[in-house]
Amino acid sequence: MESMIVRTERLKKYYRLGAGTVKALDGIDFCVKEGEFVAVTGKSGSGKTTLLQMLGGLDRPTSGTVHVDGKNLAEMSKDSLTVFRRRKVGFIFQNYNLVPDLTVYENVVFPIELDGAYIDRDYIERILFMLKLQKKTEALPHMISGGEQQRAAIARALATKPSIILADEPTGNLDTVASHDVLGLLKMAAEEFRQTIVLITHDQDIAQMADRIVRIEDGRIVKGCGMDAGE
Ligand SMILES: Nc1ncnc2c1ncn2[C@@H]1O[C@H](COP(=O)(O)OP(=O)(O)OP(=O)(O)O)[C@@H](O)[C@H]1O
Repeated sequence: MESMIVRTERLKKYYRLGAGTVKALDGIDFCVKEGEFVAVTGKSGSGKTTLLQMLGGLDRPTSGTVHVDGKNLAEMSKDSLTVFRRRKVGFIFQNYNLVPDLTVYENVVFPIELDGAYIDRDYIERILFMLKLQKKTEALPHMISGGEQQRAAIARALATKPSIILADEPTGNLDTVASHDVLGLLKMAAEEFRQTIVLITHDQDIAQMADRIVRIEDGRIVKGCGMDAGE
């Protein structure tokens, strides 16, 4: 169990909706080994985004535990969770979320500056080169393609050297060729820097690029995982 960077036990997240309850996660035992690339698939509303939010400390569970990189997120204060997210987790979303007035380079180093940390320029340049963005560093987001914007968002997610990358439908706005390109580069960068990836996708072709596929239905894992994962 020691090499598990992510581990949830009996994780539940219930939302109150009117008089009823939505069981978004209903007892999830999920684990990811360090350096592993796991794809989470499932129908709309099955609980994928909720799971990612729990892993990234963006929301708290109703019950159960979430351990990431040796830390029990449930025991962390709000402030510690903020620092944890900034330093340990790289988020990538479908809509890129780049700051429109900042150049690609400024967007990429933004989380490091937010943290008041040292900018390792060699490392940033390597990431930009790997993601084929070295000629676009001075461009504003609206001047570059969707695929390039997503690659910039990936570079930004990698910039703080996080232990884990959490990606929610990162290729949802891209065509098939661009999706494979972006995912291939993300995979290569993560392997190079030994980062773990948990990626949500509807796309079975994209899921096939992962080391392991986990399927969620109605807040429960129905395929591909358990506490014996990866053994
Ligand atoms: N804040 C909330 N309040 C009430 N219900 C919620 C809330 N957030 C999510 N849900 C519900 O929880 C369930 C799981 O939602 P979630 O967003 O995790 O699904 P998903 O698998 O990511 O879906 P999609 O593929 O459409 O993004 C859904 O029924 C959703 O409507």
